[in-house]
Formats: sequence, structure tokens, C-alpha cells
Amino acid sequence: MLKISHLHKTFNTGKVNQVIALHDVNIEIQKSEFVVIVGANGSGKSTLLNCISGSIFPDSGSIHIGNCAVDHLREHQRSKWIARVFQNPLSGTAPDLSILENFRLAALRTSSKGLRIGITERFKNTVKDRIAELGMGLEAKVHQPMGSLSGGQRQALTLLMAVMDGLEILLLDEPTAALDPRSAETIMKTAAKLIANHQLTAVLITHNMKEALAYGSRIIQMAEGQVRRDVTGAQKTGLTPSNLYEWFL
Ligand SMILES: Nc1ncnc2c1ncn2[C@@H]1O[C@H](COP(=O)(O)OP(=O)(O)OP(=O)(O)O)[C@@H](O)[C@H]1O
Repeated sequence: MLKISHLHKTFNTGKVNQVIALHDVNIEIQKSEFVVIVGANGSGKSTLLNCISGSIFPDSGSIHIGNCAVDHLREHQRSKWIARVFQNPLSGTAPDLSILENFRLAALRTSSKGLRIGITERFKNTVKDRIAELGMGLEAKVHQPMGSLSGGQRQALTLLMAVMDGLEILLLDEPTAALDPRSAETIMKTAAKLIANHQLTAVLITHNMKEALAYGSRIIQMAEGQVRRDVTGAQKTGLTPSNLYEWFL
């Protein structure tokens, strides 16, 4: 379970350019729940994800993963439970390193003893098997530099790397915004499959209303740093794209 309680975040406090990015945000997300967050530009979506991942600290409020308060933990300490995939397929991977070496780095993120082991045949085969599940033929290219792949291929691998090691929470921050429609669909289907197979708790930010309707079991609308709507179950299933567009009027 991911529990966000009374989260507040103000930027540039006391200055002329002060912005209240989050104001008393309370959200409880059950284990294995897949939540989609929508909202106008500047409504606080990324700030919320930044607070969850630990890349920024809120001014007040708390964040719990299960019974564990993670407020005092920095981003790298939370990476044991939380992974984040960004809009830009170039972020999060090293372009000059091979696919295999990138997977190695991702595996080291949470395993200190692995640093001494290096890339073994077993590791290589595990990575190839997992990549083969994408159905993109990339398992034959594990020695190619990451930078030689297309944005869609790279984003698919970034997703796979994110869920390599006992992850609990996957944060998807507009992961398809920079991709063509076909690649975007492949990425979202891959993400949905990984989320289901690994029983991950997932939070997706998207400006794509079709994506918001097609994926997840709950939609939260953020507006002016607060939760404006929280729709789940049959209520979510009954939503149409035009219903969602009306939320923004
Ligand atoms: N580091 C920062 N310094 C100052 N202001 C910030 C900072 N980060 C975010 N803000 C402001 O906080 C508000 C919320 O921003 P945030 O990025 O969370 O919105 P968002 O809903 O993710 O927007 P978008 O859909 O455009 O990505 C905005 O007014 C933004 O300008």
C-alpha cells in the first residue's frame, strides 16, 4: 500500500514567485492497484511523483509504503521499492553502454554485493529471456549500445530494467509523451503487462485521455495542487473521452 497523507509543497516560499504546488494531498493506493493521474499543466502531478520518489521533500505530510514511513529516505534509498520511468526515453539509461551493461547497472541499483560479480552467462541469459518477452527481437542485440536503439525500443527496455529487482511501486511520468502512436501503444501494453505480472502498485501520469481510460482501475484528477476527482470501478469504466475533457473546462 502507498499512503500519502496531508502532503504540502510550496516553491519559493515568501517570494513574489511563490507557488503552492501541493496543498493537503491525501491518497491511499492499495497494493497492485494501477492509478492514472490526469490534470492541467501545473496542477501538481509531477511534484507529487517527485515527493513519492524522494527527488524532492515535501514541506509537511507523510508518505508510507506499507507500514514503513519513507519520508526521511532519499531517492536512492527508496529505489529499493520505487522505480520511475520518465517521458524522455534518453533519461535513465547510458547511451554508450550496451543493453546488457545497462541491465547490469540497473541490477546493481539495489544490490551492493553484485558489484563484485560482473556479467555472468546466467545473468546474460536471464536478461535475454526477459527482453524476448517484449516481442521486439531485441534479445539478439544485447551487445549493441543503448544509444543505437529507437526511442520506443529504449523506453521498453527502461521499463523492463525498472522492474528487474523486487520492485513494489512503478511511477510512470508521461512515459509515452515523446513516442509515435504505435510505439506509445506498445509501451503502455508492455507496462500494463509488467504491472500485472509483477503485481506492482503503479501510478501513471498522462495527458492522453485515451490512455487514461484504457489503463488502470482508477483515475485521479489533480487541480491546483489538490485532488479534485477520484474515480474508480464501474464509475471509471463508464467514463468516455468527452467526460474527461469536460473535467478540464
Ligand atoms: N522546482 C520548482 N521550482 C519552482 N516551482 C516549481 C518547481 N517545480 C514545480 N514548480 C511549480 O509547481 C507547480 C506544479 O508543477 P508540476 O510540475 O507538479 O505540475 P504538473 O501537473 O506536473 O504539470 P505538467 O502537466 O505541465 O507537467 C507549477 O506551478 C510549477 O511551475
